Amino acid sequence: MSVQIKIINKSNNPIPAHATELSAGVDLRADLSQDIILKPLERALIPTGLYIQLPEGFEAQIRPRSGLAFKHGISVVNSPGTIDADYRGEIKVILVNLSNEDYRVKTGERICQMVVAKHERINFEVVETLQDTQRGDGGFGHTGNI
Ligand SMILES: O=c1ccn([C@H]2C[C@H](O)[C@@H](COP(=O)(O)OP(=O)(O)OP(=O)(O)O)O2)c(=O)[nH]1
Repeated sequence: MSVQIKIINKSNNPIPAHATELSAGVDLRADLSQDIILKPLERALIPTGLYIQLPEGFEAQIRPRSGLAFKHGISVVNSPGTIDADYRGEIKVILVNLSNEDYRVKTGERICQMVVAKHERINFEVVETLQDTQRGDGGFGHTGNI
């Protein structure tokens, strides 16, 4: 699908693109005028320089990159962040450092991935009872650990 994108870029980052033929997401890059140091457990709102216009019925999800998470403990606080189809502001990413060492976020670095997904719009219909199921209200581990 085609998505309109506006780029206001301090760092000359390329247009996001799928890395392989079947990648679900596109990596987004930090658009910074100077590097940011994230101390252990510190978080920061990182600009991307990207503005998108999604079609009605679609959202974009901001998710961590597994390599950064595994190697450096860098994650996205509100994962998956939601970009609404009516949002016209800059896409920003709330990164957190979950490691015990400082992490330097460099401009142009790939900090997260963005996946575009369809969603429904809900009208709640208020009822007195819900249909019975085998699970009922069992959850939170009620089927055991194994
Ligand atoms: O990781 C994120 C999450 C959200 N947004 C932008 C796009 C989204 O459409 C808007 C609002 O996001 P959300 O609904 O999560 O924020 P909120 O805290 O509920 O704020 P609001 O009251 O403005 O909706 O902020 C981002 O740029 N990055």
